[in-house]
Amino acid sequence: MEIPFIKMHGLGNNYIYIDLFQFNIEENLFSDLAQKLANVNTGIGSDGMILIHPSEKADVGMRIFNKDGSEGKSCGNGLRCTAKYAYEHGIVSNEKFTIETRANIVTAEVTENDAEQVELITINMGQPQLKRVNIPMMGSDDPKVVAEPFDVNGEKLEVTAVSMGNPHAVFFVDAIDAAPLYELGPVIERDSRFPEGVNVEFVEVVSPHELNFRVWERGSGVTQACGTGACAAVVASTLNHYCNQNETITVHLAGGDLSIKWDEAGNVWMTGDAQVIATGVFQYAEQK
Ligand SMILES: N[C@@H](CCC[C@H](N)C(=O)O)C(=O)O
Repeated sequence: MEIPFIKMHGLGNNYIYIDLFQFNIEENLFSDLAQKLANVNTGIGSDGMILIHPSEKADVGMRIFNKDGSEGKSCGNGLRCTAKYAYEHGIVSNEKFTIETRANIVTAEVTENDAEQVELITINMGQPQLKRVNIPMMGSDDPKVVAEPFDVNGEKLEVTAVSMGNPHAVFFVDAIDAAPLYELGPVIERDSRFPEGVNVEFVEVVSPHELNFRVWERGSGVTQACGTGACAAVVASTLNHYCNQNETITVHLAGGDLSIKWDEAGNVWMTGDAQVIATGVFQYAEQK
């Protein structure tokens, strides 16, 4: 099967996008296709696959599949790329529109440069879920998980857990370059206290308005950036009194910066860019 694709990235977090307004693929192939596209040796190479599809509930729909073929319910960098694509390809005509994910419906707003290309995208990601049961995370009676002792591999850490539609475990460190990303990321991702797995973030607080951030993503490993993770980091930093609600925080990710605000109404706003890398046709050998 020949599948038209576009590869895009948000701060280096790169996915192969397929426009299901133009091309139909059977649902039972999604997981296999994502793994084959993402393979850097025999496919194109990416952090996963994103499907842009018609939606009955919003102006456009988005589904995200990680490198290992598992489905995530949301993707912040993917939402900005989807918004850019939807606007530049005439799927939507207003600068403000809605996108359905498996977790919720978010609002996107694009701003254009002089060449009429989308330069920045702001997404209202909605409200974080803080109850243990909604993350989901097993454990004590305390419904919220804020600086909770978390022993792993003989290390005594403290975790703050946040769902931005997908689960995040945030750990504060003194120096981001010394964060045990490769050592503990894969272990915590599959820790049995997180029954659906978890995205693992290490955060260094630089100031009340600046965070350094690194991520080990569920299903994809280390990536250059994670939009939902950056939102979770700001929420976790606020819950731990390192930052203040309703203020804009700059999050420095490996691939660049995002501006994040958790507003008084409880919504998390994310602003950043999105870039096209390549377009082409993938020769897909279906799994028999
Ligand atoms: N890179 C993403 C998140 C992708 C999904 C995640 N790995 C999961 O399984 O929840 C982002 O930018 O938010």
